[in-house]
Amino acid sequence: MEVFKYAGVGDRWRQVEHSHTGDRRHAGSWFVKMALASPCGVLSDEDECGAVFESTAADIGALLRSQRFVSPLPEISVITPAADSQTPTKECGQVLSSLKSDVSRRGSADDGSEKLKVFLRIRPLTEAEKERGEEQGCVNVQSEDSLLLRAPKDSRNMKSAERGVSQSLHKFTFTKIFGPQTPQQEVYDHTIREMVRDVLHGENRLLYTYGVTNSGKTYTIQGAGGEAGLLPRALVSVFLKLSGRLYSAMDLKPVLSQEVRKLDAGEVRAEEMRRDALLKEEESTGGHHSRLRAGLSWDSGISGLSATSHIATQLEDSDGISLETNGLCLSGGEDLEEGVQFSVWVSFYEIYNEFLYDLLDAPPSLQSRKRATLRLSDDKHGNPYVKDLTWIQVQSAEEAWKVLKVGQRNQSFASTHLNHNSSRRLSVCDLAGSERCKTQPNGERMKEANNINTSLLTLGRCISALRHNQNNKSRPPLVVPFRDSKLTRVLQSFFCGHGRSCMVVNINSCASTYDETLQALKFSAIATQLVHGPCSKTRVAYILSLLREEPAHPNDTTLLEEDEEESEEEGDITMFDPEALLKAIDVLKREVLRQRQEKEELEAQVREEVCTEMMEVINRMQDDFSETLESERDLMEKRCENKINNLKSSLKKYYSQELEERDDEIRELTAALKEKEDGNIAPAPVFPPLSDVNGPRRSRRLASTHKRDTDHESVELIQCKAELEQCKAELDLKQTELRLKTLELKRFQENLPLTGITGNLTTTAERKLEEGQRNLKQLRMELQTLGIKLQSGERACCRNTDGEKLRHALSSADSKLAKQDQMLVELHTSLHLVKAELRKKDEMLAQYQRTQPPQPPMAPGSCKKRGCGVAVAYVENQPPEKRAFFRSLFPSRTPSKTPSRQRAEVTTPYTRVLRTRQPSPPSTPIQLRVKY
Ligand SMILES: Nc1ncnc2c1ncn2[C@@H]1O[C@H](COP(=O)(O)OP(=O)(O)OP(=O)(O)O)[C@@H](O)[C@H]1O
Repeated sequence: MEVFKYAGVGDRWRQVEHSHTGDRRHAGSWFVKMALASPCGVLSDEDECGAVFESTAADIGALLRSQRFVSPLPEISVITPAADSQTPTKECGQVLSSLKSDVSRRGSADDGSEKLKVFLRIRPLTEAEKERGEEQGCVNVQSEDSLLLRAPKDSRNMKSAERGVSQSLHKFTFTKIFGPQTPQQEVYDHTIREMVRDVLHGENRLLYTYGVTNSGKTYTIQGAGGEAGLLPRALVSVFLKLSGRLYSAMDLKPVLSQEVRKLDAGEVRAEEMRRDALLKEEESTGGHHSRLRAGLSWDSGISGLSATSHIATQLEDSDGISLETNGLCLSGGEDLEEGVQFSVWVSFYEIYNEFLYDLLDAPPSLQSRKRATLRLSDDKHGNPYVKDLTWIQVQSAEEAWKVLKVGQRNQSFASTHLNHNSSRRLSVCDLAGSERCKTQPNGERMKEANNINTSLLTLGRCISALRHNQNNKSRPPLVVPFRDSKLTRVLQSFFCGHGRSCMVVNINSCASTYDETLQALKFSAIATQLVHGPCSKTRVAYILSLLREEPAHPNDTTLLEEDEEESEEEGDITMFDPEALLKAIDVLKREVLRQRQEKEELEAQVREEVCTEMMEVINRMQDDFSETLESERDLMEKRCENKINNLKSSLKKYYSQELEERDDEIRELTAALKEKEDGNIAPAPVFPPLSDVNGPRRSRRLASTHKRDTDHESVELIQCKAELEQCKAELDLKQTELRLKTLELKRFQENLPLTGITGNLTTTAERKLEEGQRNLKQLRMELQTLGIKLQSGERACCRNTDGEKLRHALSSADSKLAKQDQMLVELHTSLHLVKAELRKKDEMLAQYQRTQPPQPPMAPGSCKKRGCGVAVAYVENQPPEKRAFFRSLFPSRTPSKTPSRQRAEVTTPYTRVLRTRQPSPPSTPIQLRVKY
């Protein structure tokens, strides 16, 4: 049996208060645990199956949710707006009736799991509280399991309800509600009585109280004013039940979480000394107040006497707790396992500011030595236990109570472990009241209050997480934050299938603490939704179940038959002979293999499912990605097209504007130039007025800039014009010269036969051609120079002169020159051919002259005729275009000349050529400023 007190601020505060009034009482959190041990010292089959008191309440939250009332926390305890605003009573009645039916329906699940029991106890108001006007009807019991809270007018809840943030009416449903006048015995009967029985049958049970400070938690657990609470009643009940079954030796001690160790003689002696010292201490200090009064008989466990139906045992202590044992007799020990004895050990510890203190190992002087703290450890199964905790074996309820009193005197509260061979446990936890931090007078109290609230909050979070995991089994489970506080770690095993728990919610009906009470009830409403997990089977029970499930192995038949009589809970491993155990081992091995195979298959299946799902996800992602890519591409294309179009239109606009401007400029400049030329005066150029907003921008700009250079540019323009004229004249001259030369060449060709001396003629013609070529070359160079000058002149004139026209003229002159050049080359080639022909003819002539007798000299006419014939023949031998070429070379002016004159000229062709080679007029350097 284990009892601990979760110390709170309220305890200390009330201790001070009570010391003034002389009514010193304790409040806080108690945790009682029981363990049973068999005398053989071997673990029984139930050593892993603890006994826990669990609180269970009606599932109001789930019910409200099922009726689609609101969500999260409010849905648990807050009445819906509709119910609140319209006809509260009627609505509430409907809610209640549905809640009731649901509660009764859901009290125990089909799968054997049981809902957490949550009881509510309302303490009566004191006279002082009534005088203060605390009774405002805010707590209304509507039936034995439903409660209606009405927010008093000064409460925060009412204020927020007035703002429309929350509701002012709240309805809760519990497993059972104990009103202010409910006696302790009735509370005991409905709460812990069954639990004590379960503990003695090998279960773990936990009972804990929860509520605001000064709500009656300690009163419920411990009792006061002669009314024994649940704990002393449970103690008496246990010992009544175990009468005649107590194991008097002290050599079996609880260790770790649920184990039992056999002590040697020395250790037993030490344990005895410790217990004697504690009991002596209790007797020397307050023991005279704590006495046991037995009417007929009281089975202390030592005498081995059984309790009878006439027991009238009374336990009184300094708090005036008086315990009538009449209603505590469970039913005798017949239903307990035959031949099993029980050893009861108690321990008592306190959790204070997140530290654990052993209250049965108090320092000699509380003032002189700091109390040692205890550590929480886990056993190999992961169950937490308080390491190095003091355990005291007790043989009676009186001894147990004395031990608890010693612990209480060690300032706070404690826990008592009753150890049995099988380590079944009953735990009673008296939690500290939830505190309002702002009411705490100093820093130390504030720290305590914070720690208490943190622990209770963690408890709430654990319960919430457990509820979530139970309600959402398909989803990944939430981590239950048991390790976030010492309190929840201690309680952990009771929430994890190693037992059951029961919660008693204590409230008072004071209006001043209404808001805190509401919070406590909301918290309890979460707890009501918890379902106990199936109890974990004991090792032996598990083995037995396996053996029963093995019909395929005939060898196990004997074992199965043997076990048929035994229940799982009652199975004891020592009952089997070695042969049966070996068989069991074989069965277990097969079971291990089977489970391993099952798990492997499951893993493979899970992997396959995961792979399929992943592939689906990947495919979906791929499709999505392709779609996105496609749309992105379209978008980009559209954007690019738009950009290009924009660019095009802006370029078009820009260049058209630019062209317009230039045209305007040219027009303006031309007009200005013309004006200058006409007037030969240099007035200011006529630009459009600056004020003319319709005029081109560039013109306005130019007007402003050109105004400054007007005179200078006028001079330049005149010069430029003169130079251009000169260039034109020069070009004409050159062209004339070229024409003359061409003509001379023609004449020369025509006169060739007349010379009679072909060798000299060709040589002369060749020389003349070369000379003509040189002249043309020089002419071209001069023209090029002229063009360059013209270009620079145009540039200098800022494109405002007739440079364009000049350039065109020059380029056409260039092309003409190039054509003439080409013609000369062709002429040169023709001359070479003529020369070759003439040489041939000369040779033939010479040969003919050698063979023929000498003839009289030929008349000039005949000579001319022959020469003409040669010339014609030559022309006829040329390709058709060449004939055209020659026609162009010999212009039609020649026929106008008389043959005699031609002849006269032709007779001196060389001199004519020389005459035409007049030195070309020196090309004076021209300063042109042409701007392109
Ligand atoms: N059902 C009841 N009948 C009569 N008196 C009661 C009852 N419940 C509580 N009281 C009295 O109310 C006072 C406060 O109760 P108690 O000390 O148990 O509160 P608590 O919840 O334990 O406070 P804390 O959280 O501070 O420990 C005590 O004087 C107690 O005797």
